[in-house]
Amino acid sequence: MNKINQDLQRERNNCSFNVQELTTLIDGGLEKTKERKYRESVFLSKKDGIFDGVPEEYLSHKERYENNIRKSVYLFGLVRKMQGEGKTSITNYRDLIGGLLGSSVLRDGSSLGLHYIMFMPAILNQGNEEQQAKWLPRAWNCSIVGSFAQTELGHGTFIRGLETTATYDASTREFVLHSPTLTSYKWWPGGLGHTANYCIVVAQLYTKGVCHGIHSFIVQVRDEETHMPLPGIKVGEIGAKLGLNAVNNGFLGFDSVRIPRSHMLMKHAQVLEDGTYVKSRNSKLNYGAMVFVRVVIVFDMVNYLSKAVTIAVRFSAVRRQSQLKAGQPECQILDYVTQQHKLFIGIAACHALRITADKLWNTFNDINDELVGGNLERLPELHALACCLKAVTTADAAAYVERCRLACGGHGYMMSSNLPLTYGQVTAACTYEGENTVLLLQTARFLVKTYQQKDTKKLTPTVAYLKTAAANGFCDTWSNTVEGVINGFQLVALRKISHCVECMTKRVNSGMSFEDAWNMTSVQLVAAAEAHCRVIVISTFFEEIRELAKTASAELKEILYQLVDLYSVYWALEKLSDLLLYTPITHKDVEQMRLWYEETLTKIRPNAVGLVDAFDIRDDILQSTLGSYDGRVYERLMEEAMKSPLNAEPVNETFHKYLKPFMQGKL
Ligand SMILES: CCCCCCCCCCCCCC(=O)SCCNC(=O)CCNC(=O)[C@H](O)C(C)(C)COP(=O)(O)OP(=O)(O)OC[C@H]1O[C@@H](n2cnc3c(N)ncnc32)[C@H](O)[C@@H]1OP(=O)(O)O
Ligand SMILES: Cc1cc2nc3c(=O)[nH]c(=O)nc-3n(C[C@H](O)[C@H](O)[C@H](O)COP(=O)(O)OP(=O)(O)OC[C@H]3O[C@@H](n4cnc5c(N)ncnc54)[C@H](O)[C@@H]3O)c2cc1C
Repeated sequence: MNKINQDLQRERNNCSFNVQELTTLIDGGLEKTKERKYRESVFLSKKDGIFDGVPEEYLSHKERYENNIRKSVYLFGLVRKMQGEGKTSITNYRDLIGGLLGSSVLRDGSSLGLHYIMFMPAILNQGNEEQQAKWLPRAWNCSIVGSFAQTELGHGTFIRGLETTATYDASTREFVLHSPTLTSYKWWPGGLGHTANYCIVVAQLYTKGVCHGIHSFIVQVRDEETHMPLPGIKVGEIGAKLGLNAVNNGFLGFDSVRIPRSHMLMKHAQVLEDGTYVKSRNSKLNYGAMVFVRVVIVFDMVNYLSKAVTIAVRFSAVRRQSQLKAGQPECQILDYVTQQHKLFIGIAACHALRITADKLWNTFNDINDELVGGNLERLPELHALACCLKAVTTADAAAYVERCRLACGGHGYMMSSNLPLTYGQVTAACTYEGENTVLLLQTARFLVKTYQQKDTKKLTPTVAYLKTAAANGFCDTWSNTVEGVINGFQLVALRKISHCVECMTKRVNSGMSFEDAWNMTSVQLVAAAEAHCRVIVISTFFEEIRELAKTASAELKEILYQLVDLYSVYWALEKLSDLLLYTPITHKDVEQMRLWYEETLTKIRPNAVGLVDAFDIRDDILQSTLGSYDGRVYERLMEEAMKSPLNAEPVNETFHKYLKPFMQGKL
């Protein structure tokens, strides 16, 4: 074990609470901590298998893919072994695939990820029993590898506009898949380029000359033995991207490719042998896999963010720069309140978002059970909730990760800090699985409908506040407390929604179509959906911490409440203009709120390192020169620099070839 940096050690000595107690709370109990550590030890035991001598960033695009396949096969081989031993519950599985592998070990993603995250969930969600029995065992043990091909060159968001066709031919009992235009080529599916041999294809279903909208089909794209593309299939990789460069996102076109009738996923809608179409109970049931992934993404973002704040906080404790007071030694940059402002919200957000994600996960499972039983009543609520939480979590995580990077100054710009790659992973999530603005507009649609029905219908739990906040006397004086902030945000969300409805009504009454009125009002609608989401996150965080605090030690309880305070007051200050517009907050309240914020930062400061230590992220998962447990920042930066292939020789050949002749005026 390396010697621990003295500043870091002092921070740890001064921490006021038991770090292990918080780790256990984060994991959800001692048993869970043990399970996590067991998973990590299994996956990280054979280091030679997954860590590189030369850092991945020095490899070519092709080498990077090949290296990732090598590592993925090793890691997913371990997953398969665990499945065999029955050591993977659905939650374990989520933490394993998304958390440990997705956001931790495989820093640049994996081209096998989609197989687990979308291919199998889509079959589970949309395949009937027979289809599940046929495909899932092969998929589980990876004897086939799948992708999820929905997005096309021309359409990602508007899936009703997809152009790929699947036309039923009753004479052969087959579907004919075809890409009629360039824009109908599938574009983006993870692992589709050179890894997957099967994929779920989303296409417009035609039978008996009628289009029935988009449906999902299992399509073999490559030969199982030779891996060559099958006849009529044009498949390849889409090229280099901002991040996730190992994911092997692909393109795919069909030239009248025939697949058996049984390859249409038929849990919800069916095509009978004679071509008769049997409708689903609700066409949106086909979108179930997307809802599942949106929920998983929220957890994933918390993992990325926990890594980023761990790196930036430890670095800020080690880094000394400038003097706070003349004549004194240079101070730890963590002592600057501006630095605390950059970083502590990220720590608080990890807790707030993880707790909200847990709740969303439970809601997803409850509502899914109801769906299986034929009750579709809460599907719109689940969709609205998953949309806004996915959008707000990914956007916040991307902003906080970038703040962490900036908070590390120049060193944060180094690939070896792992902050650039982390940002690349997180910002992608703002777009994939539903572009964030579009998702917030989906939530807004639900909120507007709910608002219009609030006096005639019983409201579901997540929107019940739209009624209570509308009552006379609600929040008629401001209170600088967490409850006060929650009430304030409820009022903001309610008033924003009601204002949107008023604006749209006026516009429609003055002759505008509803669609144009919606579009004209959409900036406000997005803001209303975000405000609703803030209500959900802050109130869930507060309520759950109140519960958790009941069994926590006094020291931990104190720090948990500080985090809730910080999260609430930070967001209240961020959204001050809304509060000033829609609540009775006064100038004086705002001044006091600023003091409250600054005092909370000061209270958290001595425990900052303890708080990130409690995330308990191993060095070999952090993979950062700046964030390791021992704080050997400068030594590691130098050690990593020495791994640059350019440093393998003292003089590069280009000196003699180009530079010298150029310097001597000969070129
Ligand atoms: C090791 C590796 C680990 C990897 C870790 C993880 C990495 C993850 C990797 C991930 C890689 C990324 C992988 C990928 O990226 S896969 C591709 C993902 N693509 C998308 O997410 C596309 C986004 N677009 C859509 O979802 C839909 O088209 C939207 C929603 C925009 C509109 O749709 P549409 O135009 O059809 O509908 P409408 O607007 O007419 O609305 C009609 C009604 O339907 C309701 N409605 C709509 N949707 C749903 C729903 N879902 N459940 C229940 N209800 C729903 C809606 O509220 C409305 O209700 P009402 O108002 O009429 O009552
Ligand atoms: C890293 C990555 C991995 C991906 N993996 C997969 C995969 O495995 N499988 C797959 O099928 N797809 C995948 N995708 C595709 C992804 O799901 C789409 O990119 C995403 O749904 C957004 O669609 P789009 O690209 O068409 O954006 P667009 O919809 O064209 O968005 C462009 C702009 O238009 C705006 N806009 C569009 N529609 C509206 C509207 N109705 N109202 C207001 N504004 C609107 C958006 O807000 C945005 O600002 C992946 C994408 C990325 C980046």
